[in-house]
Amino acid sequence: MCLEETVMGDDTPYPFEVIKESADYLLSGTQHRPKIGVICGSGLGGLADQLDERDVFPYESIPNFPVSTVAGHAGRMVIGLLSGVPVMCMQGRFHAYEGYPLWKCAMPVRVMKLMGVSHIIVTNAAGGLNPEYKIGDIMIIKDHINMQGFAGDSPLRGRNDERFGPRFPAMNNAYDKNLIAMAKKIVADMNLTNVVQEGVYVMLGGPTYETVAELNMLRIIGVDAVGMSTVPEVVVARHCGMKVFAFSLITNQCITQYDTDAQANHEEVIEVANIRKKDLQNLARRIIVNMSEEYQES
Ligand SMILES: O=P(O)(O)O[C@@H]1C[C@H](O)[C@@H](CO)O1
Ligand code: HPA
Repeated sequence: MCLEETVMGDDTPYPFEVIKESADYLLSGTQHRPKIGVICGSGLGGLADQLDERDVFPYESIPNFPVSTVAGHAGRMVIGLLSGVPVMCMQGRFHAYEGYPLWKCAMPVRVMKLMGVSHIIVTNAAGGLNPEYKIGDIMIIKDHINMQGFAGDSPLRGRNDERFGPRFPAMNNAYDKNLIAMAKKIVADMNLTNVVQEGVYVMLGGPTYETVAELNMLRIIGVDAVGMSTVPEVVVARHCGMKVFAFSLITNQCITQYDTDAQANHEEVIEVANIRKKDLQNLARRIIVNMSEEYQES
């Protein structure tokens, strides 16, 4: 194996210099200097279309970037202004089931970091496992269960580069308490309290949806919503010191009984995301404006 394959192979996260090349490319292509990054989940990329004065970078044009392969993930980085606040939005993300190692799924977070991003909003579509959740609810993520971590995989696996963060990052308080409190005030102000929940997210590898037995097990260990993303991005964001706010759109009810012919499916996920997108975009916009006030004060 040649040196390049050793350095750039799927076993090893990209070195600092490779991430910097992607960051420098984006910085040279835009006047904006965002401190807030957004990762848009399945069907939730419409927020990026709302940015003013936007610069759009298809993933295949960005050096060292993976490409999106899933319906509902456009596959472009959009940088611009939202209510006057500079933001960079990933309109589409990378999932482990597409064949990417966890570090590659989360690699854009490091690119954001080297571009100056200090706050990140991570969104996803998820199945509601908490029996009180309804389709269309928004779950503010207060914690996660890192299933891949249990099995010895992590986006931080491999040699640690201290320029990104420490070897052993803490993961309690991964989801910033002040940002959650701020979001709850906005939710109340928008009269959305009855559709907003706060709970625990689990990432599974997918692409299969879960069996009844798996879902019943996950409920017992404290899971409220089930998805196939987000955790690697949050782990990498916390490793490099970003403040994280995350939410799930509950697009389907997890099926925890055997006596039904209903089945989870991606079409329903996209459809529900489509129906709820206006509220989600308004919520994200207001959170972003408040976040920008926070980083200006700090
Ligand atoms: O990118 P997210 O986590 O929003 O996408 C969810 C998980 C799977 O990719 C897909 C399943 O329908 O939606
Ligand atoms: N399970 C896993 N991932 C999902 C689901 C689900 O029910 N809904 C949307 N993404």
